[in-house]
Amino acid sequence: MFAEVNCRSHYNGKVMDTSQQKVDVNILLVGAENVGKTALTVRFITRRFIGEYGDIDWIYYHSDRIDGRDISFNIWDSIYSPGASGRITEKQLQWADGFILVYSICDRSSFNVVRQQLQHIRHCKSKIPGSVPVIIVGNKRDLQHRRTVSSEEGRLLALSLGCGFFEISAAETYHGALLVFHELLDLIREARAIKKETHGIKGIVRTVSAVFGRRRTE
Ligand SMILES: Nc1nc2c(ncn2[C@@H]2O[C@H](COP(=O)(O)OP(=O)(O)OP(=O)(O)O)[C@@H](O)[C@H]2O)c(=O)[nH]1
Repeated sequence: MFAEVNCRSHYNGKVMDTSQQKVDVNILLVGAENVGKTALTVRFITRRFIGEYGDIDWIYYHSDRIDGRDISFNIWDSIYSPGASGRITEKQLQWADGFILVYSICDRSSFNVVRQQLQHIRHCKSKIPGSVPVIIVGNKRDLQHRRTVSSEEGRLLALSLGCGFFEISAAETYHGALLVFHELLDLIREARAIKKETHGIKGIVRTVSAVFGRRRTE
């Protein structure tokens, strides 16, 4: 699933730095109905806002070259089903490297859904060491006159749980969508680096204790 290998290998007789290999990221978009999950995804991939989107569960694939590296985005645009935890499934939790939680700034109940889904993700992922890459998005910023969730509330929620936060309008600009996905990519890469470091340290500890353990019994 993840093609990043930080070592050197031989290719055509030359040493190739494999840290330049393709990076694959699985991103799950969740949130209540009609908040603009598909609009955000389509905006990021095509730079366009179409207006009306079907409500289907779909994984979009998008490749890009960012900072000299090929990045493959696999974006799961999920359908919301009401219930405790917003019904994020075990399969989705296992699949995702990072999460985008979307609410509409003019729909308070959608903000509450994000709060619930965030708690569910944190609870399920707490068994896995390292932080969980999450971005909270307040969408429909163009509809200021209908706002029911303040920017501060969104920012505070994100801050209290260590997530990224953006208020955007998928309808009006491409830039906001770009920032959301690129920030999440950075968080995912940071989380992977931390995980790799932790595994490295654990490996050293295991080796040292194996050597000393053996000596003690000799
Ligand atoms: N004004 C405004 N409307 C938006 C924005 N983003 C999406 N919409 C509209 O909101 C409606 C729902 O957008 P979708 O992208 O289908 O929302 P969704 O969250 O994927 O909805 P479900 O598929 O039902 O889960 C559509 O009519 C969009 O045109 C935005 O930034 N501003």
